Amino acid sequence: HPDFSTSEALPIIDPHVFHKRHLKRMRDLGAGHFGKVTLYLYDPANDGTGECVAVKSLKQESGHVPDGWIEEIKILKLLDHGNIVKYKGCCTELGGQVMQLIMEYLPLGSLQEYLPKRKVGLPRCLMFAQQICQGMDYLHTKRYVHRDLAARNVLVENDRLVKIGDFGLTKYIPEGEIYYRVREEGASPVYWYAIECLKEGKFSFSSDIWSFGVTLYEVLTHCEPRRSPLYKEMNVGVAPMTVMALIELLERNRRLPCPNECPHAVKMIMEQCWSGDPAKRPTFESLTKAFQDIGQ
Ligand SMILES: C=Cc1cc(F)c(CN2CC[C@](CC#N)(n3cc(C(N)=O)c(NC(=O)OC)n3)[C@H](F)C2)cc1O
Repeated sequence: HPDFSTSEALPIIDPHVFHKRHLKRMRDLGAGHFGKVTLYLYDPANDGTGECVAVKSLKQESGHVPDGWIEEIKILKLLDHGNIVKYKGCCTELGGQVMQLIMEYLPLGSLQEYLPKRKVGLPRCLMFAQQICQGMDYLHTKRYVHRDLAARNVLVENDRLVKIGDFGLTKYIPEGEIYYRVREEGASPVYWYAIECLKEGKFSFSSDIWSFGVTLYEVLTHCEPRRSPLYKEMNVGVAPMTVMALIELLERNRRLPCPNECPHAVKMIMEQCWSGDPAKRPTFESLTKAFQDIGQ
């Protein structure tokens, strides 16, 4: 047993506080509109035995910390679920002017990087889909709308476990309200947006369901351009479809085509997720059960 009789106080180490001087930058993992995510080695012993962490930092033009940023840190801090990336802490500097969000590092990266490289069969694709539903159902029970659910934001822990990895656009929906309304968006992921998001900027639990339908389509096509009109359309060099053209297609009930070897039950799920009427879309709770039944 440690000897507590000594007079000097033992250093109380708060595991959620990371000191900038021990963070050694390795490489960038991704970039968003407002900042980037970088891989760091947190190495307080300065001998390379530290742990890898993923650090999200904002472009600090104005020097003040935007409210939305504090909100994202608060959200990740309170979420605790097996299918959601773990919060590890935050790192402040310049007297709190700069705040960095520190998360666990999943070296296998997102489904968008993982799936094209590995032959993941249909049963495992459906298991990943169910895990995304479980994580999202948990998020919705906390009354958060994700607003950016896509394969690029789902991380792979191992070949049997995925986690929702980024909450950059997540918003709280107060009790009694249904929508989070936005006017102007930055570069929006329009192909993942429900029709009411494109037309009226109305985000809800139901619009996350639409985005899940597109994410499910990505998983079933292994995020491969040659297997997916979605990825062909998004290919670099091809100007993305205008919002008006996309609305036009969606209003004529055009949808992404059913991927090859997609079971009928899964095709039905995708069609329900893409219902023009948000009230007709399933919930993540019902989808979790549906995938359980399919997987039996
Ligand atoms: C400031 C806003 C902002 C900045 C951004 F860069 C992005 C985009 N970013 C999201 C985080 C990301 C994908 C996910 N999920 N990722 C996390 C890990 C991890 N925790 O290990 C990881 N691992 C990895 O790639 O291992 C090889 N990738 C990837 F960085 C893209 C979104 C944003 O809102």
